[in-house]
Amino acid sequence: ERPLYKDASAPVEARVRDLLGRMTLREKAAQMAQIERTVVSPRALAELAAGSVLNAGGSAPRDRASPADWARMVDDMQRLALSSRLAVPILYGTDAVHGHNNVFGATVFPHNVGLGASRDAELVRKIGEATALEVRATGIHWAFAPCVAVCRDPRWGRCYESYSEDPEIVRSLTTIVTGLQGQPPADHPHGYPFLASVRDNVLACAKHFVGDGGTDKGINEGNAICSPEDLERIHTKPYPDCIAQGVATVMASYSQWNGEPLHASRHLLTDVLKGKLGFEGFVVSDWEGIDRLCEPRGSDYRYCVAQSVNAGMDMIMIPHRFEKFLEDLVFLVETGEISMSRIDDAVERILRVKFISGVFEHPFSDPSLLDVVGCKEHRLLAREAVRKSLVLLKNGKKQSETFLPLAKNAKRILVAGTHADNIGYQCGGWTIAWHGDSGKITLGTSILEAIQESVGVETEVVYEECPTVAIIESGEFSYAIVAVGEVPYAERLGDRTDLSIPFNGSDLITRVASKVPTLVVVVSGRPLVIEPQVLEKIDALVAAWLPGSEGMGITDCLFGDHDFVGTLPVSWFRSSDQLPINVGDANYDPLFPFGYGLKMFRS
Ligand SMILES: OC[C@@H]1[C@@H](O)[C@H](O)[C@@H](O)c2nc(-c3ccccc3)cn21
Repeated sequence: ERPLYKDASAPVEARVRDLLGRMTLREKAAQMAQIERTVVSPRALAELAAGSVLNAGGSAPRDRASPADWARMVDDMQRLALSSRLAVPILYGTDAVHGHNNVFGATVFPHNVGLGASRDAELVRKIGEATALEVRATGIHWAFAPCVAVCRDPRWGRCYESYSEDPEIVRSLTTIVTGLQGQPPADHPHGYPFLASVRDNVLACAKHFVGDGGTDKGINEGNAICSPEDLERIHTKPYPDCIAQGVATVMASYSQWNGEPLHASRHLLTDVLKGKLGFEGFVVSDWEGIDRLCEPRGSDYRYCVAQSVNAGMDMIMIPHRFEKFLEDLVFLVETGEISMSRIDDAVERILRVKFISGVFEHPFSDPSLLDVVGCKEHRLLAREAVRKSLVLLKNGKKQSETFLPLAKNAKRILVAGTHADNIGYQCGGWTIAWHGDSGKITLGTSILEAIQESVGVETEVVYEECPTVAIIESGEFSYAIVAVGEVPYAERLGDRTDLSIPFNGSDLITRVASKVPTLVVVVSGRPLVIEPQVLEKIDALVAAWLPGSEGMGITDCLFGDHDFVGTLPVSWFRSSDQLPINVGDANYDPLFPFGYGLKMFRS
């Protein structure tokens, strides 16, 4: 008769125990494996029954794949998984970290640093809701979000993935977990994974546990050197809130704490996260995160598997050497280096999440959701988020005078700069490609397009990415808007010690501003150096962070339809020599302090 684990009316823990009791050691080991989509095969999913699949940043069914292409790909994988001996469905995971950013045409929301400037927990929850729908529309069950890093040094290439240098702001914006997964009932057991609706919600992943944003000099995958009190006060702080919201998964950090790799830290993964904080979901490694436990990387894989699994790692984002992983893990259990009870704990956690996720009852995508990807409603939400993320840092050269809002009916305006007409630049990393890219990489509205859409018909908009002095002098411009900033980056490629404005942005600003009244918009994942002699020349300065696809959110404020509300979530340093500099430091002397932000209108 029908096995208990397939009975949807049975209690989850009973289904877990029943299924676990039917599994061979090899099948248990396979559930702990997460493989990349390019490694998927009938052998991997139907024969060996791997537990999970992911796509790397930028790995898609094809160029500009449609939501239907994505859903078909995931459903085909699921069909293979369901043909395995015990028919345990896979969980498919993806980095939807500012919208469903791998998918062409998806709504691209501001990156976390901009949401930190908004300080709007309800807005962030709604972004989670919208993102969950767009991820579900593509048949995907699990988003590797939110990143709850507390970035303490903006030289880190992932600073923009952190809401703030202030752990309290990061903690307050973990509401995205409820947006992604749905709201748990008041009597929901503490620490237990939760998913409200298999149709509208996706599993979340709080990352990267713990101290990813606290590494020395902001070096990516580096070493966080701090006391246990500071680790808890700053970096662990957002996790209890994620766990209280029923976050289903936690991803381990590549970084070390006082020299101990997180991927091998039994104290932090087991005693703290699962013990003290009571986390009942599962811990997933980062990409080849366990390989980094030995030198050369992955050379002694058995050692890497033993160290991480014994530390409390439940699922390994391998993601390519699946059969090597299986072989090593089975060997380690058979020789007693890893106990069967540790394996059972890991697999119980994985199965628990699968049962609460509804994927046993609803293994396939819901085609009725396809049109939700990039829909008007989500783009309006993203536009609102852009508005609320902007920080007005200067408005007028003299105390009395204000420069913004800009006139919509000016005769002639100059729009200049590398970031004025570049969707790729305004989206930043983790967009279509892993590191992001330049140009029209997805659907959206550039700053230039937003300006053209906002001004009156009699206003002439002149666009010059890099105008000559002659053009600037002869143009008779009412005012200029200069958009400059950083090119997209991700992870190590974003680690920078020189945080001046790229492409000689300061020279361009000076060239324009010395002739024409000028607003500067900085599009970046972090503050950039603005020298005093440059700052004094410009009439207004706006930090736009990495706003994403909806450029209209910027002009909504520039032209006065909405006032600025954003305030700095990070300290705006004067020079890189000051770094690290965080609110609360002794001798705190930034150019613009944490929490700073002007308004245009008297409130
Ligand atoms: O995309 C999956 C995960 C993502 O969720 C993590 O936040 C991030 O640290 C990460 N880095 C890589 C990655 C790193 C180096 C080479 C190839 C891939 C993969 N991933």
